Amino acid sequence: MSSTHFGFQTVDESEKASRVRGVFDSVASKYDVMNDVMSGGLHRAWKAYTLMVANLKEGDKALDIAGGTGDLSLAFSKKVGASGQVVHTDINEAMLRVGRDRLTDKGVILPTLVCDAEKLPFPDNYFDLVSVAFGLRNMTHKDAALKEMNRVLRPGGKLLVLEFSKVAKPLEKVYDWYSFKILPTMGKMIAGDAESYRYLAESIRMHPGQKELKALMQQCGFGHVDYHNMTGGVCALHVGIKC
Ligand SMILES: C[S@@+](CC[C@H](N)C(=O)[O-])C[C@H]1O[C@@H](n2cnc3c(N)ncnc32)[C@H](O)[C@@H]1O
Repeated sequence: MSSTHFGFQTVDESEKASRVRGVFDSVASKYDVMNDVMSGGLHRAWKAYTLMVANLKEGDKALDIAGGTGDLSLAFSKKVGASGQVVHTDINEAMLRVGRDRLTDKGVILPTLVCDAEKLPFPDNYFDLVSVAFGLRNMTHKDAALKEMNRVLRPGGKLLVLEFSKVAKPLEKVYDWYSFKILPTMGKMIAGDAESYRYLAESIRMHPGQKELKALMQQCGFGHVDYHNMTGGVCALHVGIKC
């Protein structure tokens, strides 16, 4: 049996998805408020930049993978208009339900689908844009998921991977202190769950850095890959074009 990592722990591959599900079942109802508090609202700027790079037009078809509470789906839907299509997906029902309710409250109704990024239920060459924001890190087989994202994109289509990444050297100490001391405390106070936010900090350290992720995307079939660091590398946006 193969093993993988769940944060700093080594677990059997078959266990990881259910451990990740436990994290997002636990934090779903407080996910949005925690995002604002722990990033000081910065996640909104990272997503706004992602939307700008997406450069969606009326009539485009976009797939939001690991879409969770729906920030990107909502923003995409405003760009593609009534003639376009945005599909809001996630493996976790609790996260999707919060997202779907939020979007409905804003008068936006999208196809919302529970699905695993490693086995996408969509045809080949279909979407103009695929996004995955803060989701890839949690996937057991990142290569399988990236290959699926490549498959469902049309030739010339764009994959956007927004993810925590490797911070610049001068920020490392303060970032570690914030991640391992402050984040779990905030998680405990606001979401009643320190462990899930400890997992967040650990999973970020285990995720490939900017250059490694770029190489992985190239191995998974993306012809042109580039990345843009944000906030000193706390976060990076990788852009992959399907040949
Ligand atoms: C940190 S949340 C990100 C939510 C949203 N994209 C955002 O940026 O706010 C990560 C999401 O990845 C989802 N996820 C984890 N593994 C997945 C998989 N294999 N396929 C699809 N979604 C997955 C989780 O259920 C969770 O909702």
